[in-house]
Amino acid sequence: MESGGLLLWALPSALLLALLLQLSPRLRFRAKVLSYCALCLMASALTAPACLLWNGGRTVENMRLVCLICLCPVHRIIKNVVRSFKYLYGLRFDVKGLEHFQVEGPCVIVSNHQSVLDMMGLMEILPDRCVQIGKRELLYFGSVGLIMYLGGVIFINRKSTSNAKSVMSGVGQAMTTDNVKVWIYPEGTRNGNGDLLPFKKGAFHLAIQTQVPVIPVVYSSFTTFYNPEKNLFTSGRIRVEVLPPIHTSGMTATDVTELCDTCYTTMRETFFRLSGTARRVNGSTPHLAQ
Ligand SMILES: CCCCCCCCCCCCCCCC(=O)SCCNC(=O)CCNC(=O)[C@H](O)C(C)(C)COP(=O)(O)OP(=O)(O)OC[C@H]1O[C@@H](n2cnc3c(N)ncnc32)[C@H](O)[C@@H]1OP(=O)(O)O
Ligand SMILES: CCCCCCCC/C=C\CCCCCCCC(=O)OC[C@@H](O)COP(=O)(O)O
Repeated sequence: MESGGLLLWALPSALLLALLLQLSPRLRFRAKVLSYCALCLMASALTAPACLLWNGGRTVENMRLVCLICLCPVHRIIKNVVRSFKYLYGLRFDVKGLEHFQVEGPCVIVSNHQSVLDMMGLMEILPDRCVQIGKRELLYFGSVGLIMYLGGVIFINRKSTSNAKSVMSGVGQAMTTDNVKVWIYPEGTRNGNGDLLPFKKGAFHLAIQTQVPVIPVVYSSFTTFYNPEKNLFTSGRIRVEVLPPIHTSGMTATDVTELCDTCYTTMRETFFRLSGTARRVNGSTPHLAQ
């Protein structure tokens, strides 16, 4: 009798929800983004104990753990869990230039940052022994914050240049002593408007201070399949290019601005080429490439 009553409510509610989702693109968009967030939270909650048990705490090694489920030594838990999300959302990555990651020792990887979906693109190509710089607030995103902490993400306070600078100088020391690569989003925030924001300089200071190469990585624009303003979130193909390393040996603090500008120009041109759009003129909408 009770299960009959439940069915009486559950079935019409499910039908109503399906109808609402069908009728409202905004609701559909929100539901899909929410499902992605829920997936991240759930996957992090399930993965965190494995990271804790296996490596006993915060270490970059958590990014490349032995999989406890299938015992395959090449599997890396966090990386592979996140990489599998793309199948649920119909996303595909065409990657070029992975050989450029084969540098001896540490390096600074810089890439463009369009949305929370970037975590899938990051994990698609993440090299071994690589940590990311993230905003401090991410630490409080429940289990996602925990998994980032365990994975070795370095948290900075973007509102305090002096705090960020002192954290970054600690990172520089760890990079050389522990042979760690660092992934930085030099735009400093997400930007999905079909262009790159001007770059912040932290990544380039770090590369020059530690005399390690900068490796730019560019993801094509998401705007054709993901656009919150248009409530668009469909399947799509993302082109990714790892560009050749830019060496910094012999550079000093006076070269930071030039290095930053060189990376920005190269990455922006690559971004427009990969996205099939032309350079923006005075902020106007990009035109299709010839
Ligand atoms: C299983 C399921 C899992 C689920 C899933 C998990 C996925 C697990 C992956 C997580 C992945 C995380 C992904 C996070 C993604 C973000 O959180 S992105 C946001 C956080 N990241 C960043 O902000 C990095 C980029 N920002 C920077 O580098 C900025 O330069 C800094 C360091 C924050 C400083 O910011 P600022 O003060 O606003 O900016 P800026 O204009 O660059 O600097 C001001 C002055 O200080 C100088 N300066 C800057 N830095 C330095 C320095 N280091 N030394 C000396 N001088 C410096 C500049 O040269 C400038 O001086 P001038 O040249 O103008 O004279
Ligand atoms: C118990 C507390 C529950 C908290 C719930 C939080 C809900 C969100 C949960 C999961 C979302 C998945 C996030 C995956 C990681 C996203 C990293 C990211 O892309 O961060 C944005 C940051 O780069 C720049 O931030 P802004 O563009 O400056 O803003």
